[in-house]
Amino acid sequence: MIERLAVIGVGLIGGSLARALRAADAVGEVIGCGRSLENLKLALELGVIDDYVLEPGDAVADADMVFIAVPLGAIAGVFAKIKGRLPARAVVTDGGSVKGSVVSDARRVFGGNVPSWLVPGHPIAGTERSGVGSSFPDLYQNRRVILTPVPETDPGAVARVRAMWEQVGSEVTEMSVEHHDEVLAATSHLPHMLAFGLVDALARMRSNDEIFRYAAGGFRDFTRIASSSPEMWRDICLANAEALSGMLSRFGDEMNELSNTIRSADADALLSIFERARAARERYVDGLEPSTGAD
Ligand SMILES: NC(=O)C1=CN([C@@H]2O[C@H](COP(=O)(O)OP(=O)(O)OC[C@H]3O[C@@H](n4cnc5c(N)ncnc54)[C@H](O)[C@@H]3O)[C@@H](O)[C@H]2O)C=CC1
Ligand SMILES: O=C(O)C(=O)Cc1ccc(O)cc1
Repeated sequence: MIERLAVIGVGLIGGSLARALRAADAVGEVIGCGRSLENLKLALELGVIDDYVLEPGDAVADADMVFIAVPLGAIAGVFAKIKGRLPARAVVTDGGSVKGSVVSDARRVFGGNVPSWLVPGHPIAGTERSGVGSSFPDLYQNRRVILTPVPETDPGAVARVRAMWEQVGSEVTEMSVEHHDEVLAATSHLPHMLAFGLVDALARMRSNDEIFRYAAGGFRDFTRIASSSPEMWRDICLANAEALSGMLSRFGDEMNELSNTIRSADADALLSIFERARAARERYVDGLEPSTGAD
């Protein structure tokens, strides 16, 4: 049982965790903190939080669990503001989509070592929507959460964060920071780049949106994630630049190869690419338990 949870960034991810812990009766009091007063008032009205403060240092002052769910570019600033304000019993975790940047921000702000009470984490669950109004209590049910403890991390802190996610129905796995960022570059960050890139390229090919009038369901399915928050995705790209640019260049090679295969009318080669891809997707869909939700 968490007595007092501080959520820094009460949006889709932070708001959904607060709602889920409340629904599971696993939290006493929830204090919200953010940069938008309007959003915090909405969170209070919706019953997602019990109270709010505007300063992260004040939010964590009496908390036993702190969840940071702000865009990655804002994490270092939050660390700086909570520095020296945490009670001894508090554990801090985050929901950022890239873990290397969170760990290096922590090393920078806290003077070399990652504090033992910080457990870097990432729920592999979300939607293309933002803000507390889009949060919902079931978001983490049957979804994976990855924790990436570093050598300095206190195993007791990891256990408390693991227990929190399990209480909201998630399956928790642990991996290294580097492995997390490589894997997520491939399975999440690259697909988002393809969706943003496709919609942007098509939009720029025509001065009006005439081209979208003739798009079928596949286009809508494929591009849903291009409605995601531009600010959040800017920060993810900057934070995972190396792994993501590597993935994009490998994908570019694949597209060039496909283009050559089409140009040379190699029917057998096309069939074998599509058969291989369809079989891989079927294996993925069959194994979706727990999943990221999107099928
Ligand atoms: N949206 C998604 O599907 C997923 C997002 N994430 C990660 O979770 C984090 C939060 O994302 P969302 O909840 O989707 O975003 P969101 O936009 O819904 O919520 C972010 C909240 O942080 C607040 N905020 C921004 N800068 C701040 C600052 N400097 N200090 C305090 N509060 C600040 C905003 O006012 C907003 O309420 C990001 O790091 C993202 O990478 C992780 C998994 C899925
Ligand atoms: O909307 C979707 O399908 C997503 O993939 C959401 C998402 C976005 C960012 C993450 O780090 C994890 C999940």
